[in-house]
Amino acid sequence: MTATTGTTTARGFRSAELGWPELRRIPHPPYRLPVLGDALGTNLRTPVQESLRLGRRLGPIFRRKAFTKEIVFVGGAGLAAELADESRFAKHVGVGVANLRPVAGDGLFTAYNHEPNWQLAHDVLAPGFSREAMAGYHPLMLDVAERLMDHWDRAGAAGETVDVPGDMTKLTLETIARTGFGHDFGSFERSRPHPFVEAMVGTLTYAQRRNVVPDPLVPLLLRGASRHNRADMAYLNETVDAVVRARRSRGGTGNRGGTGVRDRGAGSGDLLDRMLETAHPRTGERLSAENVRRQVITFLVAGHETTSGALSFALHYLARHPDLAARARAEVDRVWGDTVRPGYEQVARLRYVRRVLDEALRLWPTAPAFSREARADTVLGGVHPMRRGAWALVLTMMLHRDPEVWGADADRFDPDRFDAAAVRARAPHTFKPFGTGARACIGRQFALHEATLVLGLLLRRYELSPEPGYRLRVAERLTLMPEGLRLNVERRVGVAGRDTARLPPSPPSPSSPPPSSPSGRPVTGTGD
Ligand code: HEM
Repeated sequence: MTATTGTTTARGFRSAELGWPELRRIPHPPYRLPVLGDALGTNLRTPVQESLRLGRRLGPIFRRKAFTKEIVFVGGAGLAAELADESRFAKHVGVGVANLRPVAGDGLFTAYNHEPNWQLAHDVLAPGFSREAMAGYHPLMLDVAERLMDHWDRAGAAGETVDVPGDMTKLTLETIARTGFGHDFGSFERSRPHPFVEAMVGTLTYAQRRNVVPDPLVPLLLRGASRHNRADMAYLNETVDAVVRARRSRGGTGNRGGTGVRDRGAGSGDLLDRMLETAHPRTGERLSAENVRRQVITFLVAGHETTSGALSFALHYLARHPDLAARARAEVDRVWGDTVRPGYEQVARLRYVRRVLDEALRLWPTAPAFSREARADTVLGGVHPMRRGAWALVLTMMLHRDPEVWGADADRFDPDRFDAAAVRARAPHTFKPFGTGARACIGRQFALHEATLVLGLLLRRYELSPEPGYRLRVAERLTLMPEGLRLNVERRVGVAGRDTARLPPSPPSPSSPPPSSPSGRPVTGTGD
């Protein structure tokens, strides 16, 4: 089955007046100006948070216009549930996502519904997220988490605070790179983010800015940014090509080119192997070299940025609420006991820790919106006619704070909203951090397993406390990320876990042989 079930969905940005014949019924902010629309006073840096504030005044459906582009936003639970109906609506590759096409092309995340490579890649890669595959990634996830803890142990011992988003990004990048591609970016051996991360953040930020700047104004308003963006994209491509080359060379060793990728042989069933070697089970078709490049970029980016944010928000709330942290920690101690390296099965048993994560993703869904388009002419909410191809942006953050679903205290952090009875009592389609339908997140289980495991390990090992005076600020670059979040981490005494006092004081030198993964696959590369 394809994501479009027979209808051809349209491509590119289409402004709302083309698809919504009764657009005037949908409220917009006051003081709209000719040419500028609602752009005056718009903060380019925090469009999502600004839209949430607006939505609270304007209602469950509203529109905003910047220059020529008008977008319909949906934040009310009733309308969002309708948009989740796959028989009437499909993913729309629109704002934000469409701006990533120059770098991710027809990779899974950015593919249009009608592009054949979506189904091909989905079918080839989905088994890479099966329960069995996840159990295989688990020991690698533990290895990376241990590197993070070595780093935090040293910071804690030196009385230094830790950079939470920075460290979570190192952790999640290393995790997807190792589990998916047998690659080591050496993030924990660096004081600055890996250049891959800087190039990725540059590309995401640029894509967000392009949402509001119309094409003719790009040379004027984004000249320097566009140049920078081209360099960022070239760097992402180079890095990925080196990772792929290393794998293809099967057995070759030594550094190759500027990205310093070392290869010690082919993998054994990770995502890259699937991309390079697995044929579609029915048609026998394989991914082209160009498409593999797109998929590797897609997975390296989609596979770490959002999970890093989710972990960071969860840690922020745990540090803010010592009572909730104590409850979560008690669960970890009870479920894991003295097991130094918890097994795969022991992660899903951390029910309360998982609720903490869900609640963090409710308040700050790190992929904060997704678009849906009509498969055929329809009427949304019985009131708003839509032509086939018309689309709306579901503002997940507003949906997740709809007081009709979450109550008058919807802005309050309360993990018990996710206890089993509360979840059962709620209407469907009210919690959508991973999107919806055929194009929902393929990495959901991967992210949840990784994040629950890491939160469990960190809770067990450290007391977390906030820096005095810190107030949560949230940066936006298509994704959401806490800004400037640093925590004090203090080792708990007498608990299970590796004793890092026995670890070597510094990371292995680049000349030492790359460590082997438990599946026997050597890990390649550490350089830029
Ligand atoms: C907390 C972490 C994550 C969040 C919040 C998240 C969120 C999302 C959302 C909302 C979508 C749908 C976007 C849309 O409809 O336009 C999506 C799609 C996707 N995600 Fe994730 N994601 C996370 C982690 C991951 C991980 C770990 C991977 C890979 C290992 C991944 C890979 C993808 C891919 C490839 C797609 C496109 C799927 C398709 O269209 O077939 N994500 N994600």
